[in-house]
Amino acid sequence: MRVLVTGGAGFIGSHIVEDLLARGLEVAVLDNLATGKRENVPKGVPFFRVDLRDKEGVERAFREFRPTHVSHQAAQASVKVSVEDPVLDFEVNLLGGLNLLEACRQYGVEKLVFASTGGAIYGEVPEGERAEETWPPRPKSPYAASKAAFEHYLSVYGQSYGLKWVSLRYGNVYGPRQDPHGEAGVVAIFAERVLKGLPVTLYARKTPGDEGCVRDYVYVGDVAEAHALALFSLEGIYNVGTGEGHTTREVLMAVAEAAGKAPEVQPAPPRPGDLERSVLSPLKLMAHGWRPKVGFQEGIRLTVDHFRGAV
Ligand SMILES: O=c1ccn([C@@H]2O[C@H](COP(=O)(O)OP(=O)(O)O[C@H]3O[C@H](CO)[C@H](O)[C@H](O)[C@H]3O)[C@@H](O)[C@H]2O)c(=O)[nH]1
Repeated sequence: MRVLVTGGAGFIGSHIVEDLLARGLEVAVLDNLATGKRENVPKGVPFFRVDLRDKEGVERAFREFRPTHVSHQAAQASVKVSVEDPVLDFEVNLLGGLNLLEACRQYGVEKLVFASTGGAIYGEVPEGERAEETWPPRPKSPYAASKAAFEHYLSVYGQSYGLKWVSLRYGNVYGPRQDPHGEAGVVAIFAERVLKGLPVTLYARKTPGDEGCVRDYVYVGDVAEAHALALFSLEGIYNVGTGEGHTTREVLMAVAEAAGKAPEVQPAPPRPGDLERSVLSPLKLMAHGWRPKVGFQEGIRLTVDHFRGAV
């Protein structure tokens, strides 16, 4: 198996690269380094500094590496940026994604695993419920729309050209190497700021001072394991979450405990565009043997330890 990982220099992609190397697979990385970092790519791994919008560059990577499998983690990954610039989001996530699918077709790639969004694709998840894969997509942002549309393209490429595919709908992925600047990631933001003794902003769910929104926080190492399972033996759409919801205040308390520091909190009104509650049902993936191994407190401790080394 020869796996080309797009976005392999980024947060989730670099954990996937490590996981695949540990399994003895041949891996190459395609990344434009817009948010990824060259030092995230292990030495000896072929690296193509290519933007997905560059069709020629994508083709060159396929011609040189000849992947049998593709892990597609590269994206315009910010909901906020997609709302401000829907065309940019479309160009990277859909036109760029199609360049990749065309290269898969041209070079006879067997299977593609896609990083989709469980956090954004279902819209609001009512209290007491967990979003299931059978729920219809209800995109509320250009980002969610582009991810949902790409899933349709995958289905078409499967039917028309025989490409096998898996779409993993990630919850809120967190862990070491998440960038606290630029892209979102409240765990990384809080970890860095609390360790530095800086105040943190807690956006309200409804009114300033409340506990904040609810998310399904899933540890990046568990995501890499779900990804490997998908690559080897799944087909179709799977949520990757824990099934547990945590409020932003719970995140802050866990970060503060791991850091051993009392945070200074600045309560703020709801952040425009934020869903109040998003929790995923992981049962479909669990039926194939996957389990989230790293619990919330432990995962936050591992993340804070990483940032302690970095700040
Ligand atoms: O300084 C901050 C930053 C965030 N939050 C809150 O923390 C929660 C989580 O926010 P994130 O920005 O970490 O995550 P989102 O759920 O907004 O977005 C995540 O999920 C999205 C949908 O899947 C996208 O994938 C996105 O890239 C990913 O970070 C939200 O209620 C947000 O308002 C704060 O209170 N303070």
